[in-house]
This record gives sequence, C-alpha cells and structure tokens, in this order.
Amino acid sequence: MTFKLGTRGSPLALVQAHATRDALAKAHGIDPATIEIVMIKTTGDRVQDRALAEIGGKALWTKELDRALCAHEIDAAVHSMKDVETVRPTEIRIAAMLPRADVRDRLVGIASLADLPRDGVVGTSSPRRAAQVLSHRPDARIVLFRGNVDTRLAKLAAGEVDATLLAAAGLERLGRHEVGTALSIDTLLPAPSQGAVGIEVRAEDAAALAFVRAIDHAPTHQAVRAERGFLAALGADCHSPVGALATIDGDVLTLRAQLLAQDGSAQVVDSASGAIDDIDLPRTLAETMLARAPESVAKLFAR
Ligand SMILES: NCc1[nH]cc(CCC(=O)O)c1CC(=O)O
Repeated sequence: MTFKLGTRGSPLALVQAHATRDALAKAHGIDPATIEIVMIKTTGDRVQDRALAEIGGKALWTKELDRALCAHEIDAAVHSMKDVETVRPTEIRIAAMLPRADVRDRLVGIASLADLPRDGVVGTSSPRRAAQVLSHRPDARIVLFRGNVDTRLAKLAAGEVDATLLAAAGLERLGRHEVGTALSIDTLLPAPSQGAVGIEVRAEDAAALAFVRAIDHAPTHQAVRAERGFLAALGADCHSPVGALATIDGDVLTLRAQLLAQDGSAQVVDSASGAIDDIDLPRTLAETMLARAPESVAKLFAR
C-alpha cells in the first residue's frame, strides 16, 4: 500500500511535495518509496496570460487537487498555503504544515525601491505587492507579471520591466538564493501564509490525518491559522491588498497587519498580541483596523 501525495506539477510544487515526502518518511521510519507523488494539473498552471483575480482567484490552484482528494485519487494534497482559499470545504482539513521558510519578498532587478528609476516599471500580478510598491513609490508603473520564476526572470532580463518581486521562500526552495534582495517586513509586509507549506487530507480519513499530523510544525501552523483568521474576518480574497504576519515568542502570538488602497495612496497598519490559542485576536484586529480605515481601503472588504 502506497500513500498518495497529490501536488501541482510546477517546479516549486514538486520541491515542496518531495520535502513533505521526506519528512513523512523520516517521521515514520519508512521507505520514501512507499509514498507516491501524484502530479495534478490545475487551471492556474494552464492559464498564464491573465491575472488570477480575473479568472477565478485562488481556487484555481486548489480545485483539481480538492476534487482528486475527495475522489480518493490521492490521500493528501500539498499546497503553498498562500494559494489556499481562506474558507475550505468541510470535507477537507488542513492536517499539518512544514516549518515555515523565509517569509519576506525579494526585490529583483534593483537593490532597493529607492533605486527604481523615475516612473519605473514593476512587474507583479499581486494586488498587495502593487499597492505596497505604490505606497513607497507613487510614480511606479505596475504591469501584470505572471509565470514561473524562470519566465519572470527572463522577462526582467529582456528589459520588459525594471524590477519584480518574488517570495524568498519560493526562490530558496528552488535553490535560487542569489536572486534579488530581501525586503524587510517593515518595507513590504508579506502575504498571509507566505512561506508556509500545508498538507490537507479528507476530514473523515482519521488514518491519513494521524499519519500527516506527525510532521506538523506547531508554531508555523499557529501563525498561519492566525493570519488566515484575519483574512477570513475581513472577507478578503485575492483582490484585496492585505499583508499579515504572525510571529510566536514563547506563548505569545503577535499579529501584524496592513490594509491598503489599491493604488497605495492610503493604508492602515496595526498589530495585536495575545495567547497563541486566542481565536478572537485576528477578528478583533481586523474589526479595529476596518473601523479606522479610510473609504478607499474599507470599500475593498466585502463584509
Ligand atoms: N502565488 C504564487 C506563489 N505561491 C507561493 C509562492 C512562493 C512560496 C510561498 O510563498 O510559500 C508563490 C510565488 C511568489 O509569490 O513569488
């Protein structure tokens, strides 16, 4: 009997699936060959020329994996948590997370946002990164930029843009440590769940749940749960320019968050600290921030 681990087929997804397989094999003292990696093509992989927001948002990355999981074609699915919708089907359960990688974004093409030429062009399809760049450099021109890491770097090298932003976690997992410069979280607060890999199982599959839970990294899971709780409380989706990062120190969780207007012209930044298991903290922070958000920010959150 092999345990079937489903994944997208992108280079990054495959690295993450292999890391999950290795962690499971090690935790259970079993041969990695007893865990089969099953590649599943998603709509998000097929459509490369339009913004994700336009063609259906985050569900693009998870829909086919959800279907395969519910159809018992796989026993678990590996995801970049950043790409997983905030509200999951009741049949599916997030069982574990790998230890989080570097949460920051890396700026590629120029050394700092101050080095962007006047009216310089930044390629990104992330509303958060676009708004954050514009908050620092209102003169910047944002152009839609998708594709895998190599496609984006080739477009940059061809001079299509002056700069782009990529998650440090993805670059590092692909062995591309040399690409770009990490921006501090004070300059660019990362997306909720950035740098975290999660493993989902069918909620009713107690055996798979126990098998996968053995590799759960609790501090990552707790931090990502708080960040996702914050997004859920906002009713936010991939159209929403939101940064959020939870950090854990001893038994205290601190959640920092940023809501921006789409053009970066207004923003609200705040943080809250409390017990790790305080389930009200993310919602209270979201409500406090929305209450003092200017109209250009508040209107982005459908509540
Ligand atoms: N939306 C694409 C996506 N989803 C997860 C990562 C990187 C890995 C991570 O953040 O965990 C990326 C690429 C990027 O944002 O540069």
